[in-house]
Amino acid sequence: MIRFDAVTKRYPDGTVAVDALSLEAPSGQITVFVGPSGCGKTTSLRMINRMIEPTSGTIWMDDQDTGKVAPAQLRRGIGYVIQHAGLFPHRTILDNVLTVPDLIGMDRKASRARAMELLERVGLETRFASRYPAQLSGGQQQRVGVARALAADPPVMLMDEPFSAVDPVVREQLQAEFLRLQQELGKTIVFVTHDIDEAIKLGDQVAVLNVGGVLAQLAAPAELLSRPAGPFVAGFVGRDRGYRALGFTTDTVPVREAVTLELGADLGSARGLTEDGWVLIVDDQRRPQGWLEVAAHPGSGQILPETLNLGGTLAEEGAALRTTLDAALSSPSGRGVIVDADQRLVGTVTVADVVARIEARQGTPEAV
Ligand SMILES: Nc1ncnc2c1ncn2[C@@H]1O[C@H](COP(=O)(O)OP(=O)(O)OP(=O)(O)O)[C@@H](O)[C@H]1O
Repeated sequence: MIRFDAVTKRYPDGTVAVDALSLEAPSGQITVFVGPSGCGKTTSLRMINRMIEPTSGTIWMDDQDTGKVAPAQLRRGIGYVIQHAGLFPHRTILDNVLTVPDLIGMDRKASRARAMELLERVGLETRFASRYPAQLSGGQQQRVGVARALAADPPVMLMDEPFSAVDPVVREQLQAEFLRLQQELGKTIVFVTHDIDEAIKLGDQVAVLNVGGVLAQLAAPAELLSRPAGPFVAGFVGRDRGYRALGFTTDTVPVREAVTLELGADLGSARGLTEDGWVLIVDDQRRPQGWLEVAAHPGSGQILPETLNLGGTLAEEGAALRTTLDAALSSPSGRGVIVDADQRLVGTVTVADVVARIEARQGTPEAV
C-alpha cells in the first residue's frame, strides 16, 4: 500500500505542483493518476521514489515513512517505467533488462535466466536479447522498459505515460498485455496518463487531478463515469459516459432460444421457419456462422458461408452490458447472438431485452 498524507510540492519558483494530496494506492492494484497537462501527475509519481522530495506531508509505503528510507534502498523495491522506455542505447536489450539486478549485485546467472523469461512474458522473442534498442520498434522498446522495471521483482511499479509514444493499435496491444501480466503478478502499480480512456481501461481506481495539484476525485472507473464529483470531472471524463459505464456492468440478460440451421442445409428448409425471415446459421459444433435472410435467397441450393450476412458482433454470456447491447444493435436480424466460452450458441437477445435489464438496474447501488 502506498499512502499520500497531505503531500504538497512547491517548486522553488513558487509553483504549487501538488496541493495537500491525500490518497491511498492499495496493494496489488492499479491506481491511475489522470488529469490535464501540468496538474502534477509526474511530480506526484516521482515523490513516491524520492526523485522529487515533497515540501510537506508524508508518503507511506506500508508502514514505512518513505522520507526516512535512503532513496537507493527505497528504489530497490520500486520499478519505474517511462515514456519512450528510456533504454540505454549502447547496451543490448538483455543488458538493459539486467540494469537493476546488476546494480544491486544479484547473481548474474540467475538474473539472466529471469531476464530471458521476462522478455517472453512481456511478449518479446528472446532473439531480441542481443539487439540494441535502436533495432527495435517503439512498441517493442516499451515492452523492454516494462521487463526492465520488473527484473528485480519489485512489489511496486511506477509507470509514467508508458504507452503514450506508440501508435493506437500497438498501444491497445500493450495495454491488454499489461493487464494480463498484472493479473499474474499482482503488483502495486501507480500509473500516470493524460488519457482518460486509458485510465478507465487500466485503473482499479482512478485519481483525477486538476491543475494546481488538487485531487478532484478518487473512484473506481464505473463510479467516475456514473457519478463524477463535479463539473471538472464530468467535463474531463467526456461524452458517452452512460454508455461507457455499461462496459463495467456485467449482468445476465435473459436469453431466448434461437431457431437455427446448420451450414450446408437446404435453403428450402429455411422458408417459413421464422416470423421475421432471419435464420441463424451454425456449424456442426453449434458455433454461429452468420444470419440467413431467407427472402434474399429465393432460389434453391445449399446454405453456404457466402450466403450469410456476417453483420453483428457476438457477446459471451455474462459479458458487460455494453457488449451485449452492441451485439443486439449491430445484428442484421435485430437479435444479438450470445455464445459460451467455447463460442457455442447459447441464444439471442433483443435490444429491448438488454434495455429492460439496464432499466432494472437503475437505482441499484452500482447503477449505471
Ligand atoms: N522543476 C520545476 N520547477 C518549477 N516548476 C515545475 C518543475 N517541474 C514541474 N513544474 C511545474 O509543476 C506543475 C506540475 O508538473 P508535472 O510535470 O507534475 O505535471 P503533469 O501533470 O505530469 O504534466 P504533463 O501531463 O504535461 O506531463 C506544472 O505547472 C509544471 O510546470
